[in-house]
Amino acid sequence: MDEEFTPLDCLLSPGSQKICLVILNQPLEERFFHVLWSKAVIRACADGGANHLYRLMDSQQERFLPDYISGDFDSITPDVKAFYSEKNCRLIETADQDLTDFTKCLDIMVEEIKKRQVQVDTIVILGGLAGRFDQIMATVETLFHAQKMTKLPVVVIQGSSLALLLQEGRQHRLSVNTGLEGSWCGLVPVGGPCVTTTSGLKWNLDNTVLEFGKLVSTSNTYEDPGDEQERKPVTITTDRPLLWTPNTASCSHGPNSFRMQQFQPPLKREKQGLH
Ligand SMILES: Cc1ncc(C[n+]2csc(CCOP(=O)(O)OP(=O)(O)O)c2C)c(N)n1
Ligand SMILES: O=c1ccn([C@@H]2O[C@H](COP(=O)(O)O)[C@@H](O)[C@H]2O)c(=O)[nH]1
Repeated sequence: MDEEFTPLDCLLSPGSQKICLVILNQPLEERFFHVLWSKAVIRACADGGANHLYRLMDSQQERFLPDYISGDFDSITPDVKAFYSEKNCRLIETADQDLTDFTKCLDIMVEEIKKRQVQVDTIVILGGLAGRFDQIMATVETLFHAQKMTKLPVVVIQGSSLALLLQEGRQHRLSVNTGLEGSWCGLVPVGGPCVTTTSGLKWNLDNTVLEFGKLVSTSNTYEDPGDEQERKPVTITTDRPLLWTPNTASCSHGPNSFRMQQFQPPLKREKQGLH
């Protein structure tokens, strides 16, 4: 049995994983941003991702400078590009039009991790799971490239969705009791049929073939969906890469809920009298 991995640990403050962060060209939400940014040892934007970082930071852009911005630069606006260039952020032009800016940005990130010899547990991607459907599919395709680039897990997060491509040929043991997991999860055989065995789910699989047009495990849930802190790990064995997609709990408990306080940046917390 392989080591246990907690996909949502990256969203915990402090959590136990060391992460690197890539921001894609999708609306950035404050909800998870500050926890991820403050933990990340290397931070990058793929092209128009820089526009979203700039916009979210409002008047505090100087405090949130990415290590590099890469892409074909058809989306970053001239003023945003000029701002980060003046602040000495590296701008790396990757003109290749056969690979997405995400794939190229991830490739640079993997090289950067090696070059700096930093210890990293997870590469976290913000964006990529909403907006244009061709881009969503491209996000999933990048996860296949990622498996050739690095052994590190690449976790994509946007809104209440998360995507992690599980490698073939080993048993995965996923911890799902951070309290941030929502109720739902799915196993999607994105690259072709997957012979799959699971435990810890309501609808488990026993050497079952998952395949488009045959059976795909969506709207699945955990064995004991009620008690989120007590959930047993989910184990998954697959003979081909298989997409694990749990949803994250929404923050629908109001602005003063424990969860919302955890994710608010310090300034907002102070304004609200929260400590
Ligand atoms: C068969 C094929 N189809 C489509 C393309 C075009 N293409 C694939 S990846 C890519 C770059 C996309 O860049 P990205 O910045 O990630 O997305 P954008 O928002 O610019 O569409 C392009 C143009 C191609 N090179 N080959
Ligand atoms: O609708 C979209 C558009 C883009 N992305 C992701 O962001 C990067 C960078 O995009 P640019 O348009 O080049 O700025 C792109 O490679 C996609 O991964 C997206 O997810 N959805």
